[in-house]
Amino acid sequence: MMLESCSSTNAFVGEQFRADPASWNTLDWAATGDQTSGTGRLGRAWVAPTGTSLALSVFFRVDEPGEIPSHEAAWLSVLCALSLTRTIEELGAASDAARLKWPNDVLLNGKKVAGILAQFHSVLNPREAVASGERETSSGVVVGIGTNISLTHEQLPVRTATSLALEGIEADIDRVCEVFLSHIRSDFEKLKASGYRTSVWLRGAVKEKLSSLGLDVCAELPNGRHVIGECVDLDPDGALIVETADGQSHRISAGDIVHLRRSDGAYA
Ligand SMILES: Nc1ncnc2c1ncn2[C@@H]1O[C@H](COP(=O)(O)OP(=O)(O)OP(=O)(O)O)[C@@H](O)[C@H]1O
Ligand SMILES: O=C(O)CCCC[C@@H]1SC[C@@H]2NC(=O)N[C@@H]21
Repeated sequence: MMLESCSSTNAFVGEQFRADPASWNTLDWAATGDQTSGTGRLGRAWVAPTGTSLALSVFFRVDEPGEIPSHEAAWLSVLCALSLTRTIEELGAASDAARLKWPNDVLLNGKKVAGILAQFHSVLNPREAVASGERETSSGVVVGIGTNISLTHEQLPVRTATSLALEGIEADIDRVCEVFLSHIRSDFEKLKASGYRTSVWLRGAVKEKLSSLGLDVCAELPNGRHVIGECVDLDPDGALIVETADGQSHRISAGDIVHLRRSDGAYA
């Protein structure tokens, strides 16, 4: 559903799911062009003036028959990022102008055009429902995507960000939403048809769009450590493999990363 205004579409969907878990199905969504208190990764704020960006949250049920298992759920934000790159291409970007910046951003011409935040929810079902055969808990993942649509340089919070308009792509909020939803529906369907085996096509499709593969990167970890080396692969669990100069391979999982940059400081 498209909302007039909302504090955070991720919080909205999460709250609605927690209040009535049975009423939320995979690929249900909420969006707005006026998000007043958006959140980003690691508790950062996500900001955009009214009417300049699309805040969209898509819901996925997990761990139920026919639904994605929770051990594969980390791929959902990558799947949405992939669908967004396809969306941006359909809206007119040159092929390969839109790239995935692991683990959760989409870059357009090397600048951040969208950020993605996935949140996991698990709720206990009412006792009466469990007595009549319902599962004890219902779980789901909310993937929130903030896409900068018409922000100007002055409106963008950082110089490393951009908007579709600044890159020459004219599309309104409803159109971006509609095109994205059609891509995520078909991309999710492919993942589902593969039995949620991400190795069948998703990992390969993501690797093709990944901005950091083959680059020298600097990964900042929560303990302040830095891993500096060449980004050589995306492993079957979706972690990045960085090879340091001493020939050692380091596995960096999405939950661990504070910043991932190129060794020269630019976006990787
Ligand atoms: N509309 C927006 N577009 C881009 N970034 C935004 C926007 N609103 C808030 N931000 C925030 O601005 C900051 C961008 O900073 P920066 O690019 O340094 O970090 P990042 O996107 O987390 O990338 P990295 O993890 O590589 O540092 C992030 O905290 C991001 O969440
Ligand atoms: O780059 C990041 O740190 C992730 C930003 C995620 C922002 C989106 S906008 C829609 C959804 N609602 C939120 O409050 N956050 C996400």
